[in-house]
Amino acid sequence: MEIVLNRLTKVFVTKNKQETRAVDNLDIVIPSGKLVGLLGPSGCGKTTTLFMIAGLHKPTSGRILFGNEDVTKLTADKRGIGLVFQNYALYPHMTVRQNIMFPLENLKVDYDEAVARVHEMAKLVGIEDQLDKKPGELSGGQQQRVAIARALVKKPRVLLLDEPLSNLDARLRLQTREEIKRIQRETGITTIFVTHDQEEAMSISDEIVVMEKGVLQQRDKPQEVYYNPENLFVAKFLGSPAINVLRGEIKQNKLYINGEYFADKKAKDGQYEVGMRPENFKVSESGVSVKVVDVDIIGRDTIIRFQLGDQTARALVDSETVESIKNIKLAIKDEKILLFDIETGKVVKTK
Ligand SMILES: Nc1ncnc2c1ncn2[C@@H]1O[C@H](COP(=O)(O)OP(=O)(O)OP(=O)(O)O)[C@@H](O)[C@H]1O
Repeated sequence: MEIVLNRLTKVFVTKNKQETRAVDNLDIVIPSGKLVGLLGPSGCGKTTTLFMIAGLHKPTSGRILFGNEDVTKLTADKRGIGLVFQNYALYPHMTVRQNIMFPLENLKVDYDEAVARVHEMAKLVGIEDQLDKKPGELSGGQQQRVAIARALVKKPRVLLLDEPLSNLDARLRLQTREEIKRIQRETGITTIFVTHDQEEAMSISDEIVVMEKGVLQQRDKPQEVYYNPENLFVAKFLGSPAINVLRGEIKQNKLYINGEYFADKKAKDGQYEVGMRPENFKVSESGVSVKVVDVDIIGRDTIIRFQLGDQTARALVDSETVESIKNIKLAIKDEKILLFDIETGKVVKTK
């Protein structure tokens, strides 16, 4: 089921009348059956957006549509959503079976049907052999699977996940995110996944929505957001190591950094913020000699930190291509160089 957010806005007013515009005029379409990552730094309004979709926060203005139905004024229990939090929120005194079954008791689902559904869900999330344990006897990853099973057992129209992996250690995080992806694919349920972790969002999402200060920055497929960011914020937020952003000048289709020629770039003459991803540099005889600050070999890859006038940048290159760190020449292709407007930070289309 498609979800439409139409000019959705939430302004919090504190007791001393201070206003926080947590979500500002958000216009987004979440396509039916897709997993969409809601991504942005802490405080950008992700959770507030999710809670408005869930019916836990009342929007200040704007509308929320589930398919053709306007749910803006519906209470949470009438929306048909499954919600999973970062802290799992399982009942510690109940068994896994009882935890998963709990939402069905409220719905007065027939007992045999409820037992069958609990088994179906436990199987789906891969914990069918853990049903008689208490949550405290499970690993964090298993507990999060129970929380997902409990959210899905009601057959919701939408699955909402709020930082579901942030309490897990690195290995479990990786494993559980693959599980979530599989479960989402198998059920085909429209899913919104909140995270501040760009790598997590990139790996799990069909589409990413990037937010900053309550405002939508970009919504697109992960690789589009990565390779074709619409502004400097998005460019800097995605990618590790981060994109290099240097002040540069284009003169007659050549890029100069600190007055020195660096690469060819077809664009209008002028000053720009120049974005170059570390992995887009190549060590090449046809490149420009750079002043190396330091070199860090991490197995197959090498990070070269180099100086361009008073600015430093990083290149991530194949270790085998670095013969001598004394004389490194780096090249970057025209289409890999991104130009941003100095005033607005918006990308300048050069094609
Ligand atoms: N109940 C509230 N009352 C007042 N201000 C709030 C309330 N909830 C959130 N805010 C403010 O709204 C803004 C957005 O908060 P929100 O929790 O949506 O951000 P977030 O992107 O989910 O952040 P995080 O990743 O840290 O959870 C923040 O400035 C926050 O301080």
